[in-house]
Amino acid sequence: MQVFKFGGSSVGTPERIQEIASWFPDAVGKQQCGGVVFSAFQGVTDQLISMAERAGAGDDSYTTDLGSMEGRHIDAIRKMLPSSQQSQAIAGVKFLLNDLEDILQGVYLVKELTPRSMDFITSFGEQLSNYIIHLVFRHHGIDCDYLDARTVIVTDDQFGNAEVDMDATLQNIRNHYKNRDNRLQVITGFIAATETGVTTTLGRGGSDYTASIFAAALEAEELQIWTDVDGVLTSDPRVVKEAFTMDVLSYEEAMELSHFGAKVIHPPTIEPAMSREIPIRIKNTMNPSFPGTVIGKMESKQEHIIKGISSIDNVALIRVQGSGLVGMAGVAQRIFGALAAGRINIILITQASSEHSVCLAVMPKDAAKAKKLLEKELRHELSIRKVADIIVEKDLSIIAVVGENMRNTPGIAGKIFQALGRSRINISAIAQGSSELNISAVIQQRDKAKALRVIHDAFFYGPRKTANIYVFGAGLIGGQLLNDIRDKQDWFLTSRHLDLRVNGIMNSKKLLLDEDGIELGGWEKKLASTRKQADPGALLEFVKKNQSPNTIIVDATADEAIVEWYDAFLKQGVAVVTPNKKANTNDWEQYRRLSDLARDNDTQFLYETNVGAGLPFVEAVKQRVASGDEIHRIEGVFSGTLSYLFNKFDGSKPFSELVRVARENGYTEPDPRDDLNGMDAARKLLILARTQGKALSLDDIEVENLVPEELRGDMDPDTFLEKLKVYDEAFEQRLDQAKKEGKLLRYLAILDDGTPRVRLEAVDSGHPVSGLEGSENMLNITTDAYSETPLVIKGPGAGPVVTANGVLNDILKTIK
Ligand SMILES: NC(=O)C1=CN([C@@H]2O[C@H](COP(=O)(O)OP(=O)(O)OC[C@H]3O[C@@H](n4cnc5c(N)ncnc54)[C@H](O)[C@@H]3O)[C@@H](O)[C@H]2O)C=CC1
Ligand SMILES: N[C@@H](CC=O)C(=O)O
Ligand code: NA
Repeated sequence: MQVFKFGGSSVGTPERIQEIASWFPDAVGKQQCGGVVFSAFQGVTDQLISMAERAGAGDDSYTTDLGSMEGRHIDAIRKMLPSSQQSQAIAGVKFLLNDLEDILQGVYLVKELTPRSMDFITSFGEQLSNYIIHLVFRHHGIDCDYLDARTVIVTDDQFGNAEVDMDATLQNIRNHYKNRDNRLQVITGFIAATETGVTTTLGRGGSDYTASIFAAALEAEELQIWTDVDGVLTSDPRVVKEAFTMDVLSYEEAMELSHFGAKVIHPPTIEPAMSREIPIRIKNTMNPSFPGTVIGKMESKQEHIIKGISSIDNVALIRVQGSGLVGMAGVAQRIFGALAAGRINIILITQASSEHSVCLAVMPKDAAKAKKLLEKELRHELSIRKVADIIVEKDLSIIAVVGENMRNTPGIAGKIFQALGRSRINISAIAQGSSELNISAVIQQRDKAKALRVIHDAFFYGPRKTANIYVFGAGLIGGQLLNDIRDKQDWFLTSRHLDLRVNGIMNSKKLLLDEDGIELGGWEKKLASTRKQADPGALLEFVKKNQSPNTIIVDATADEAIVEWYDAFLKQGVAVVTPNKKANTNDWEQYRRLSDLARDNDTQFLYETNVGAGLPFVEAVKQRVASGDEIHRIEGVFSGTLSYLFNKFDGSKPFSELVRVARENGYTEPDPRDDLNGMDAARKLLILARTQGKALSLDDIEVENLVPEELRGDMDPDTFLEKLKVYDEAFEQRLDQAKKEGKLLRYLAILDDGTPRVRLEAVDSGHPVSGLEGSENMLNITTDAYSETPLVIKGPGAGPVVTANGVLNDILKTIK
């Protein structure tokens, strides 16, 4: 035998009710259903309460609602029953509504709403809904009776929250079923009556209680509570996207989760079923085939150690502290006594074993009162400073991790606090019930969503990885990288289970280090205000002391001096990721050594952004080599700056002006002459040649230098740009010449059988590089496999966004 209960949301519209009637027999299946309890139609109970209150206040607007209530129920009948059955059903509804009208009018006339009248008035919601639904069920061929629960559930006369006389009630229900051959009863939830037949109601969660009482009386095999969610979720799905339905929970776990905000069940209402060990299944009316969550007696072996993470918001913490508390017997009793006398509910209590402070969590509305009460109670101790302070902290949340298996599993608390600590969430207080069913932590409310996510993640998804990153050079690329990490840290943590931390930032002046990871919001200010001077050696020592399996240094400078430190880091097993081309363009031995050191120390040296910024140029060459595909020719545009300059240079703007814009856009090297002199493109061609295994050096490359001879000496970039204006005309002449030939100017890099070369060429409009736009780079590789047409990669090849993204990709590749 089973008992079902459908809440108001399940019977919100006639369409829903008809759906339930159509699949109800399937949901019951082979078992028998003894009773199905319905709440009032959605919103009706609230409307009845409001009507009652208005009538009691002498406001006759309740009559309008009476009309609309009649309309809604009659409309439901018209939609769900055939015309032949409608008039009888409507008559039944009108009969009930007449009674309702009478009582409301009585209340209106005497202008007094007693709790007793309120119960009577609200009882009509369930009477109406169940009367109609039982007719609909019959119309769908389901054999059933309408059962007004007031004829069987006996209570005292505490109106609004009556207490059930369980023995009498269970006996009444059993007698009732005996007389009806255990036929299905459609039962009014929420309502009951006193011994003398006066209507009462069962308070919050009343319909669940009705269903639980029936399940107990019938010794049901299962009680099914149908609602609008798939069951009990592991956390609030609006906050934790990965939250999922827990298939089994113990009664205690369900109650604990309910207490902490997951409104699963209202604890007192499940008592009748729980004390008889009747499993309670939570099911979704909108998704009837989903198995839902079963709440029952705990099986010894469970898949999950914890069952859910819930929270209570808007909590205040009251801290009573002072040396006088130590060893002072009876002080706890006085604290709790004072708060109890003030009817203040305490949500959580902790006391450190030093006995130096007692901590209490209360709702914020109670905080001021609680503080006053405690100040009064402890005024003597306060006056002689035995109690130093009573402090109230607000805007807190309590996170509760619930699961019976925690009791037998060591390390759970550690895991929770590690998850919070790694996310830099500060804990104000901790409590664990002695049942070890629940571990609670009080945190800042603003950290709540993050806390729920990281704890959920720690328990329901395997162990996460941590990357510890150190960035040299916080300029355009380094700065963008730091901002990207800052913005994506949360996403990586929750979606990729990767804790990306930056533990060090060094620019040319300062060094900022933090073994727990720098909070990246406002990193610029922190770097500027740190007292440590820039010092790669100090950074290396720090890394050695704090090294983790995934430690990575990023060199986002263009400095030779940093390159000298790569060896030491690689020998330490630290990965090196760099957009800086210097290391790869010194002598061949150095290039080889870096790759060898990485290999020998089980780490990586990655430099994808050296060529084509984030575009996978280096990767493409590595792949050709790895697969034994011989490369015959590499041709392309490898300078974002030069690409931009010649794509835009059509005579409408002076050449020097375009150089200024390229620099503003972040395409150029720190000194734009490193682009214009062709050295940047030459370095890139060299790096691709070396990646291919060719032991070339920069001297082997023929380079066309576009920097006028007179401007090649020592000068800062601004001066250079100013002086370059003088040469605008010369550049225009070159452009005009190309135009005359119907050609376009492009700065090409070529590696073939001839001399490797980078130079400005006038190409036909059909040339592959002719269609480049903006800062786009292009790589064409002709190989054995790609012989007829080359392998082509093209896209933006300079600028902070794509470069920092490429650096981040390299960082991710190093993570083990
Ligand atoms: N801008 C771009 O589109 C691309 C740049 N790159 C490379 O990225 C690197 C950085 O370029 P940007 O960020 O554009 O230059 P940038 O000039 O904006 O930044 C470099 C930063 O490094 C700092 N620095 C210099 N020497 C240092 C030292 N010894 N220790 C610590 N910091 C030091 C400077 O103070 C500056 O803030 C360069 O090697 C460049 O070739 C690579 C691909 C694309
Ligand atoms: N200055 C370089 C930036 C990328 O390496 C370029 O212009 O391509
Ligand atoms: Na690249």
